Amino acid sequence: MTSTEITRLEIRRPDDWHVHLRDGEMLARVAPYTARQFARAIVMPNLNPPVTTVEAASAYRERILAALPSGTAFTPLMTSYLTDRTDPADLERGHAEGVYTAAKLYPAHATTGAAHGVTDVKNIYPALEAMQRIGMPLLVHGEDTDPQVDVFDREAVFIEKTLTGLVRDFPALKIVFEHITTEDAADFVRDGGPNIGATITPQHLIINRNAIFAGGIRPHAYCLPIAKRERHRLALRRAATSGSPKFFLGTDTAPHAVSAKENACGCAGIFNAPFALESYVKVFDEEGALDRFEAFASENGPRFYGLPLNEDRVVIERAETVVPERLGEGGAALVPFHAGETLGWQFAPASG
Ligand SMILES: NC(=O)N[C@@H](CC(=O)O)C(=O)O
Ligand SMILES: [Zn+2]
Ligand SMILES: [Zn+2]
Repeated sequence: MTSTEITRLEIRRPDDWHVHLRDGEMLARVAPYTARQFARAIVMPNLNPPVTTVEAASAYRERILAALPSGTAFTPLMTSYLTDRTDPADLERGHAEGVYTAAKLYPAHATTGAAHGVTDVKNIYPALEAMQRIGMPLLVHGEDTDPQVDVFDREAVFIEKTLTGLVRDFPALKIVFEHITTEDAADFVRDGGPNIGATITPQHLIINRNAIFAGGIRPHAYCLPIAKRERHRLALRRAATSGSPKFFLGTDTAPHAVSAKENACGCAGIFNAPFALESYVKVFDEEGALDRFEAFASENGPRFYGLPLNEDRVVIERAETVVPERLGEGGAALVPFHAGETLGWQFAPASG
C-alpha cells in the first residue's frame, strides 16, 4: 500500500521522551496536552530552582499528578538535574527508589534553566560512574557553551569537544543525545554503540533556520538547539524514518508565556505538545514511512530505557486539524507549534 492510501493509523500508545511540564499555573495549563497523547513522558528538571534531589523530584511528580484531571492515565518519569556538586549517592538512592528514571546534563548556561548546569564534565565523573554501574541513562543537552562558537555550530562542537570523550570514558553508560538538530549528531548516534540513542523533535523535522527569519523575526520558531540548515533537517528526517532503534520520539515541548516569547529578548522553546502526534505523522507520511512510525513513537524509546511497551492503543486518522493561533485566554494564552496551519492528520478522532 502506498502512503497516500493509508487513512488511519492504529498504534501502541506513544511516550514522549523529552518534555518540559513547568510548574504552578503553567504546569496545570500544559500537562493535560501531553497526557492526552502520551502514556509516559520523561520530565525535564530545569525548574527554578532545578530538581536536584530525590525529595524535590518526588514532590514535583506529585504536583504533576495533581495537575491532571482525576482518572488520567499518565506516568511522569522523573529526572535529576546534574550540577557540579551532584552527590552520586542521591542518584543511586533516587534510582533504587523508583523516583529517578534518568539524569540530565545541561552544560552551564547552554539553554533555558541551565544556569546551575555543569561547568566541566569532569565534575560529574563520579556521578557518571555510579550511573554507568546502576544502568541509569544520561540525557544530554549537547551544545558547547563557549561564546566564541557560532550558535549554529554548537552541537557539532559539543560532539567533538565533549561527547566523544564521554562515550570513550563511559563505554557502558546509556546516553540519550537529546533533541538532535544536525547531520553530525545523527551520524554520531548511528555510528555509535547500542547504548547511545537520540530524541528528535517535530520542529527539527519540519522547519529549517529560514523559518526563524521568514519575512521578519519569528520568535515562535526559536528554540534551542536552534534549527539548522536544510541539509540537517533532511538528515534528521532520514534518521527518524530509517527504522533504526536508536532514534525515538521526544518533543521537547517547551512552553513560555506569549509575553516571554514576543519580547526583545525572547525565550527559547517551542510549545508543540497539543498537536505533537499530528506533526510527527505528517513527516512520516511525507517520507513514505508511515509503517515505521509506531517503532519511532512507541517502541524504540521504552526499549532503549529498558521499560515495558504500552499495551493500550491510539488512533491517528487522515483528517484536517486546524491549529489555533493561540490556546487559552488573555495572559494565560500560549502559541502552539503550527499556529494557524491546517494539518492533515488528527489524533483520537471522535468516533463515527
Ligand atoms: N528547547 C528549548 O528551546 N528550551 C527548553 C530548554 C531545552 O530543552 O534546551 C526550555 O526549557 O524552555
Ligand atoms: Zn535542551
Ligand atoms: Zn528540552
